[in-house]
Amino acid sequence: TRSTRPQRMLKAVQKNGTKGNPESVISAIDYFCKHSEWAMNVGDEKGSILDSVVTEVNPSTVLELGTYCGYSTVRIARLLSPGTKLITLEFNPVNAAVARQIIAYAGLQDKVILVEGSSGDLIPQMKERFGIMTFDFIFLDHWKDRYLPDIKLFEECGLLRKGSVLLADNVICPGTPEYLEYVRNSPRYESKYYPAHLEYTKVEDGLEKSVFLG
Ligand SMILES: CNc1ncnc2c1ncn2[C@@H]1O[C@H](/C=C/CNC(=O)c2cc(-c3ccc(F)cc3)cc(O)c2O)[C@@H](O)[C@H]1O
Ligand SMILES: [Mg+2]
Repeated sequence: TRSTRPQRMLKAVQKNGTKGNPESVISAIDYFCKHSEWAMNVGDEKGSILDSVVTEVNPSTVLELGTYCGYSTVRIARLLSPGTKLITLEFNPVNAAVARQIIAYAGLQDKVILVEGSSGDLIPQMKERFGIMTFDFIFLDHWKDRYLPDIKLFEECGLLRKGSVLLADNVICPGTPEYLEYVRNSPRYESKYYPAHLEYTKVEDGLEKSVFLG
Protein backbone atom coordinates (compact mmCIF):
# COMPACT_ATOMS: atom_id res chain seq x y z
CA THR A 1 0.00 0.00 0.00
CA ARG A 2 1.01 3.61 -0.55
CA SER A 3 3.30 5.13 2.10
CA THR A 4 1.90 7.57 4.63
CA ARG A 5 3.05 11.17 5.02
CA PRO A 6 4.83 10.36 8.31
CA GLN A 7 6.70 7.53 6.55
CA ARG A 8 7.76 9.91 3.76
CA MET A 9 8.83 12.40 6.44
CA LEU A 10 11.01 9.73 8.09
CA LYS A 11 12.74 9.07 4.75
CA ALA A 12 13.46 12.79 4.44
CA VAL A 13 14.98 12.83 7.95
CA GLN A 14 17.20 9.82 7.17
CA LYS A 15 18.27 11.45 3.88
CA ASN A 16 18.81 15.05 5.00
CA GLY A 17 19.45 14.79 8.75
CA THR A 18 22.62 13.88 10.64
CA LYS A 19 22.30 10.86 12.95
CA GLY A 20 22.53 11.86 16.61
CA ASN A 21 21.96 15.55 15.86
CA PRO A 22 18.52 16.73 17.07
CA GLU A 23 18.85 20.19 15.46
CA SER A 24 19.42 18.58 12.04
CA VAL A 25 16.34 16.36 12.52
CA ILE A 26 14.22 19.42 13.39
CA SER A 27 15.58 21.28 10.33
CA ALA A 28 15.05 18.30 8.02
CA ILE A 29 11.40 18.01 9.08
CA ASP A 30 10.79 21.76 8.73
CA TYR A 31 12.42 21.68 5.26
CA PHE A 32 10.26 18.69 4.23
CA CYS A 33 7.11 20.51 5.40
CA LYS A 34 8.02 23.78 3.67
CA HIS A 35 9.22 22.28 0.36
CA SER A 36 7.65 18.85 -0.02
CA GLU A 37 4.50 18.18 2.02
CA TRP A 38 2.81 20.25 4.72
CA ALA A 39 2.41 18.24 7.93
CA MET A 40 0.86 19.06 11.31
CA ASN A 41 4.08 19.37 13.33
CA VAL A 42 4.12 22.32 15.76
CA GLY A 43 6.71 23.82 13.40
CA ASP A 44 9.59 26.26 13.80
CA GLU A 45 7.77 29.45 14.86
CA LYS A 46 5.56 27.86 17.55
CA GLY A 47 8.41 25.42 18.23
CA SER A 48 10.61 28.29 19.36
CA ILE A 49 7.91 29.36 21.83
CA LEU A 50 7.66 25.72 23.01
CA ASP A 51 11.45 25.71 23.48
CA SER A 52 11.36 28.88 25.59
CA VAL A 53 8.58 27.60 27.86
CA VAL A 54 10.33 24.21 28.36
CA THR A 55 13.60 26.00 29.13
CA GLU A 56 11.84 28.32 31.60
CA VAL A 57 10.04 25.46 33.40
CA ASN A 58 13.05 23.08 33.27
CA PRO A 59 10.67 20.20 34.12
CA SER A 60 11.54 16.92 35.83
CA THR A 61 8.29 15.22 34.76
CA VAL A 62 6.97 15.81 31.23
CA LEU A 63 3.97 14.48 29.28
CA GLU A 64 3.10 15.02 25.59
CA LEU A 65 -0.32 14.12 24.16
CA GLY A 66 -0.19 13.25 20.45
CA THR A 67 3.33 12.25 19.40
CA TYR A 68 2.47 12.16 15.68
CA CYS A 69 5.96 11.98 14.05
CA GLY A 70 7.94 13.00 17.12
CA TYR A 71 8.90 16.51 15.99
CA SER A 72 7.84 18.23 19.22
CA THR A 73 9.08 15.21 21.17
CA VAL A 74 12.57 15.87 19.76
CA ARG A 75 12.24 19.62 20.41
CA ILE A 76 11.34 19.01 24.08
CA ALA A 77 13.66 16.05 24.80
CA ARG A 78 16.76 17.88 23.49
CA LEU A 79 16.23 20.55 26.17
CA LEU A 80 15.68 18.28 29.20
CA SER A 81 18.22 18.00 32.02
CA PRO A 82 20.32 14.79 32.09
CA GLY A 83 18.34 11.89 33.56
CA THR A 84 14.97 13.51 32.82
CA LYS A 85 12.62 11.57 30.55
CA LEU A 86 9.46 12.66 28.75
CA ILE A 87 6.44 10.42 28.31
CA THR A 88 4.62 10.82 24.97
CA LEU A 89 1.31 9.18 24.04
CA GLU A 90 0.34 8.08 20.52
CA PHE A 91 -2.49 5.73 19.61
CA ASN A 92 -1.83 5.28 15.87
CA PRO A 93 0.71 2.42 15.56
CA VAL A 94 1.99 3.57 12.14
CA ASN A 95 2.68 7.08 13.49
CA ALA A 96 4.21 5.61 16.67
CA ALA A 97 6.59 3.46 14.59
CA VAL A 98 7.71 6.50 12.58
CA ALA A 99 8.11 8.61 15.73
CA ARG A 100 10.28 5.96 17.41
CA GLN A 101 12.62 5.99 14.41
CA ILE A 102 12.77 9.80 14.21
CA ILE A 103 13.43 10.06 17.96
CA ALA A 104 16.13 7.37 17.70
CA TYR A 105 17.70 9.05 14.64
CA ALA A 106 18.01 12.21 16.77
CA GLY A 107 19.77 10.10 19.44
CA LEU A 108 17.13 10.91 22.06
CA GLN A 109 15.62 7.44 22.63
CA ASP A 110 17.00 7.32 26.20
CA LYS A 111 15.13 10.53 27.09
CA VAL A 112 11.76 9.46 25.70
CA ILE A 113 9.13 6.90 26.74
CA LEU A 114 6.68 6.54 23.83
CA VAL A 115 3.52 4.75 24.98
CA GLU A 116 1.10 3.45 22.35
CA GLY A 117 -2.46 4.04 23.43
CA SER A 118 -5.14 6.63 24.03
CA SER A 119 -4.67 9.49 26.50
CA GLY A 120 -8.10 8.71 28.00
CA ASP A 121 -6.94 5.23 28.92
CA LEU A 122 -3.32 6.06 29.80
CA ILE A 123 -3.60 9.23 31.91
CA PRO A 124 -5.25 7.31 34.79
CA GLN A 125 -2.38 4.80 34.62
CA MET A 126 0.47 7.31 34.91
CA LYS A 127 0.98 6.88 38.66
CA GLU A 128 0.96 3.08 38.72
CA ARG A 129 2.80 2.45 35.44
CA PHE A 130 5.42 5.20 35.56
CA GLY A 131 5.60 6.20 39.21
CA ILE A 132 4.54 9.74 38.38
CA MET A 133 3.16 11.84 41.25
CA THR A 134 2.49 15.04 39.29
CA PHE A 135 3.60 16.52 35.96
CA ASP A 136 5.69 19.68 35.84
CA PHE A 137 4.99 20.24 32.13
CA ILE A 138 2.31 18.93 29.72
CA PHE A 139 2.18 19.63 25.96
CA LEU A 140 -1.25 19.13 24.39
CA ASP A 141 -1.24 18.55 20.62
CA HIS A 142 -3.64 15.65 20.02
CA TRP A 143 -7.30 15.69 18.84
CA LYS A 144 -8.51 19.18 19.62
CA ASP A 145 -11.85 18.08 21.10
CA ARG A 146 -9.92 15.99 23.65
CA TYR A 147 -7.99 18.85 25.29
CA LEU A 148 -10.83 19.71 27.71
CA PRO A 149 -11.76 16.16 28.78
CA ASP A 150 -8.09 15.35 29.28
CA ILE A 151 -7.28 18.40 31.42
CA LYS A 152 -10.26 17.44 33.62
CA LEU A 153 -8.82 13.93 33.79
CA PHE A 154 -5.49 15.35 34.97
CA GLU A 155 -7.35 17.13 37.79
CA GLU A 156 -9.38 14.07 38.75
CA CYS A 157 -6.26 11.86 38.82
CA GLY A 158 -4.35 14.35 40.98
CA LEU A 159 -1.62 14.71 38.36
CA LEU A 160 -1.31 18.50 38.67
CA ARG A 161 0.42 20.45 41.42
CA LYS A 162 0.65 24.15 42.20
CA GLY A 163 2.78 25.47 39.33
CA SER A 164 2.20 22.67 36.80
CA VAL A 165 2.40 24.17 33.30
CA LEU A 166 0.13 23.08 30.45
CA LEU A 167 0.99 24.31 26.95
CA ALA A 168 -1.65 23.77 24.26
CA ASP A 169 -1.06 23.95 20.50
CA ASN A 170 -3.68 25.09 17.95
CA VAL A 171 -5.93 27.07 20.25
CA ILE A 172 -6.92 29.26 17.24
CA CYS A 173 -6.45 26.91 14.25
CA PRO A 174 -8.02 24.34 14.16
CA GLY A 175 -9.11 25.81 17.50
CA THR A 176 -10.01 24.48 20.93
CA PRO A 177 -12.84 26.82 22.03
CA GLU A 178 -14.17 24.79 24.96
CA TYR A 179 -10.64 24.23 26.35
CA LEU A 180 -9.80 27.94 26.02
CA GLU A 181 -13.03 28.97 27.72
CA TYR A 182 -12.28 26.57 30.57
CA VAL A 183 -8.67 27.52 31.32
CA ARG A 184 -9.33 31.26 30.84
CA ASN A 185 -12.35 31.34 33.16
CA SER A 186 -11.37 28.79 35.78
CA PRO A 187 -9.99 30.32 39.02
CA ARG A 188 -7.66 27.30 39.20
CA TYR A 189 -5.55 28.39 36.20
CA GLU A 190 -3.53 31.43 35.20
CA SER A 191 -3.58 31.48 31.38
CA LYS A 192 -1.53 33.35 28.77
CA TYR A 193 -1.85 33.36 24.99
CA TYR A 194 1.27 33.33 22.75
CA PRO A 195 0.28 34.54 19.26
CA ALA A 196 1.97 32.92 16.28
CA HIS A 197 0.91 31.23 13.03
CA LEU A 198 -0.21 27.80 11.91
CA GLU A 199 2.94 25.82 11.17
CA TYR A 200 4.54 26.67 7.81
CA THR A 201 1.72 29.12 6.90
CA LYS A 202 0.60 32.73 7.46
CA VAL A 203 -2.67 31.63 9.06
CA GLU A 204 -3.19 32.91 12.62
CA ASP A 205 -2.67 30.36 15.40
CA GLY A 206 -1.03 30.32 18.81
CA LEU A 207 -0.20 28.50 22.01
CA GLU A 208 -1.99 28.83 25.34
CA LYS A 209 0.10 28.43 28.48
CA SER A 210 -1.93 27.61 31.59
CA VAL A 211 -0.41 27.36 35.08
CA PHE A 212 -2.34 25.26 37.61
CA LEU A 213 -2.80 27.25 40.83
CA GLY A 214 -3.59 24.26 43.07
C1 LIG B 1 -7.52 11.32 22.07
N1 LIG B 1 -6.33 10.78 22.62
C2 LIG B 1 -5.21 10.49 21.93
N2 LIG B 1 -4.30 9.68 22.51
C3 LIG B 1 -3.16 9.38 21.85
N3 LIG B 1 -2.85 9.83 20.61
C4 LIG B 1 -3.75 10.63 20.01
C5 LIG B 1 -4.95 11.00 20.64
N4 LIG B 1 -5.64 11.83 19.79
C6 LIG B 1 -4.88 11.96 18.68
N5 LIG B 1 -3.75 11.24 18.81
C7 LIG B 1 -2.66 11.17 17.84
O1 LIG B 1 -2.07 12.48 17.84
C8 LIG B 1 -1.97 12.96 16.47
C9 LIG B 1 -3.09 13.90 16.18
C10 LIG B 1 -2.93 15.21 16.29
C11 LIG B 1 -4.10 16.12 16.02
N6 LIG B 1 -3.59 17.39 15.52
C12 LIG B 1 -4.31 18.07 14.64
O2 LIG B 1 -5.42 17.70 14.27
C13 LIG B 1 -3.71 19.30 14.08
C14 LIG B 1 -4.29 19.83 12.93
C15 LIG B 1 -3.76 20.98 12.32
C16 LIG B 1 -4.39 21.52 11.12
C17 LIG B 1 -4.59 22.89 10.97
C18 LIG B 1 -5.19 23.41 9.82
C19 LIG B 1 -5.58 22.55 8.80
F1 LIG B 1 -6.15 23.02 7.68
C20 LIG B 1 -5.40 21.17 8.94
C21 LIG B 1 -4.82 20.66 10.09
C22 LIG B 1 -2.63 21.61 12.87
C23 LIG B 1 -2.05 21.06 14.04
O3 LIG B 1 -0.96 21.63 14.60
C24 LIG B 1 -2.58 19.92 14.65
O4 LIG B 1 -2.00 19.47 15.80
C25 LIG B 1 -2.08 11.70 15.61
O5 LIG B 1 -0.82 11.09 15.52
C26 LIG B 1 -3.06 10.85 16.42
O6 LIG B 1 -2.90 9.47 16.16
MG1 LIG C 1 -0.64 20.96 16.56
